[in-house]
Amino acid sequence: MPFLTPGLAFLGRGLTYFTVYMGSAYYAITTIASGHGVEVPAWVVIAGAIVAAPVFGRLYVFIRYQRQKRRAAALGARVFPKAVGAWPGNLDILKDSLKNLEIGYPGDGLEKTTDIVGYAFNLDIMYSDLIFTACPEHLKTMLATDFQNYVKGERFQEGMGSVLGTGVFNSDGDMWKFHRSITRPVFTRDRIADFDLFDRHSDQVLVKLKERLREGHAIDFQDLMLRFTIDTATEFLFGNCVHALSAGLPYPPKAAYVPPQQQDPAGRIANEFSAAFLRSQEIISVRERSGWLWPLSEIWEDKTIEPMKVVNAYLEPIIHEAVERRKNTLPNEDKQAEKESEDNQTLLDSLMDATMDPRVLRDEILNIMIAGRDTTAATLTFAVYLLSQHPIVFQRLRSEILEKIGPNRRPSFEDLKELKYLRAVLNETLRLFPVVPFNVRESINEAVWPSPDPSKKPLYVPPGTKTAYSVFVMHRRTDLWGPDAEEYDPDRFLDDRLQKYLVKNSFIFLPFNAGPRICLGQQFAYNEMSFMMIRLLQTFSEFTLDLASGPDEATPPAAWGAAPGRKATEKVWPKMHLTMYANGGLWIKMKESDSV
Ligand code: HEM
Repeated sequence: MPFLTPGLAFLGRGLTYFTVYMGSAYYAITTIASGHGVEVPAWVVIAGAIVAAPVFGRLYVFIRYQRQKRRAAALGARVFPKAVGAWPGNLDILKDSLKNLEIGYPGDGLEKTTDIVGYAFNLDIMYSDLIFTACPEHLKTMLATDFQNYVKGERFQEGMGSVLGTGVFNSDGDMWKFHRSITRPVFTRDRIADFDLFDRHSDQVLVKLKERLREGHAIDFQDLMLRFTIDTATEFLFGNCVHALSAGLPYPPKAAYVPPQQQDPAGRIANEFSAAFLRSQEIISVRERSGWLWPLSEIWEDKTIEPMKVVNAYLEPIIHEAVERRKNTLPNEDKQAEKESEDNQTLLDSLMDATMDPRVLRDEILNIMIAGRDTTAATLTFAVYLLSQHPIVFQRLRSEILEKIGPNRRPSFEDLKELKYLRAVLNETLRLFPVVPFNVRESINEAVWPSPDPSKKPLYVPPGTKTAYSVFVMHRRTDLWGPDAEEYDPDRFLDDRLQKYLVKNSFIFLPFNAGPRICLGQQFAYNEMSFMMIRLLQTFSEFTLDLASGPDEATPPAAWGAAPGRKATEKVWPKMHLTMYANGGLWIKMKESDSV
């Protein structure tokens, strides 16, 4: 029923259940009463049934819990400890979680429960099981060893569907296999090691950067990286660059003088797309956080419709051009042969070999845009932020680059293997700021997970249960990474801490996920990020954060200063929707190196 808003559809379903319940209650009560020769007025029956509804609800929850305890015991396990909120249905936990999405630091609120029961528990929101874990042994089970038993699930797909459609991030079973089989061949070693692509776009980045910095302004590095990654990703995957880098870069919102910008229409559309894409991802991530009640916040409208109009208008020409290209190649045999050449096949070409359904094409493009644009851009943003705060690391990394590659030479694929410290810097960034910080699966069948506390019984996962996990929380656990887990120190990926922690248990570090659903773009992303970092550090000898240039929301809330741990000292605001990003951007100045 596409004309129904999510809220009205939800209420419609609720009304149907309620009508069936009332009808059954009415029938049961009047039958029993007349069996005893008693006549009960209709209004009494109806009032009684309404009053009894919450009682039946609680009874159902109680019986379900007892059944889970029995099954757990039969399997030699125990049920998950529950988060205990102050309000019925743990509504206060839900409220805090939504508030934290707006003004909190990632993971805020969870510590109230982790401090008491550890890193695996049942959040039990609105009497619905929601298991949360930040334990490597559970992630290993879900993502790898018992992969078949954990899907994204229908509830997840319903909330995400109006944005992600049935693309690779939002599908299970055959549809997921289809997307994965089409996407994987694009990432051959030869293709991801072709650095011409990175070279052309990073040159453009450096030109833009220098131009703006020479005007004396700070730049929003995150915005620049989003343009860089979308241009490279669209060219690599669709054979059609969207030229986001050609559009004018934003000036600092508080700049005293801003020259009149001659923004071309393509640039304006690219900027509108960025804003709408961000908004649509925010909406679906609020849905995911809100649990099964989310449709109630969208009674009168599907909030994704407006931003998705802008997003779809942006994607339309990419699809159109690809379809036209295909039409022009099909009848001609020579061109057909060319199309079939493996090297020239883009992701869109391969996809169109399998289907010309515009909806499937759109979904794939949109999902891959999130995968290929936001992730790498955010990691580069956090990498540069951290380097700006750690000049010793910056200088050491720069020395490695200048020593192994020199001040101007274009790096090759082979060079990257020599740059061990660069890889450690990227990994340390991905550890502290994994761009997919929270994720979720749903169990198909019941399962038993190892207990994080070996002195206790294993944990029972009921069938059809949402199982959320956070690599963000796991990556900062002191018991897994050592007492300095919250500190930025790339050496932990090189010195004896590597053996002590990571080699012993590789599942403690999962920025790219694991198992059959592991990120397909991992190697492409490392190459792209390494290339960009090398070019940046060849060109610039200093990074300085310039908070005063950014909008107010780029600075973390003052209240964070009183918090324990990293949160208190953070200079940027890591915020999340589906992926993590620097709220308000990363406003920074860079000093050009004398040797350039
Ligand atoms: C730093 C960069 C990146 C990080 C940290 C990252 C991380 C991830 C993670 C955590 C997932 C799993 C999502 C889930 O299961 O819900 C994923 C999936 C995926 N990533 Fe990446 N990614 C990065 C870059 C890229 C790039 C550049 C591309 C492509 C150009 C890409 C393509 C994909 C695809 C296609 C999937 C879906 C895999 C599936 O469900 O089978 N990623 N990525």
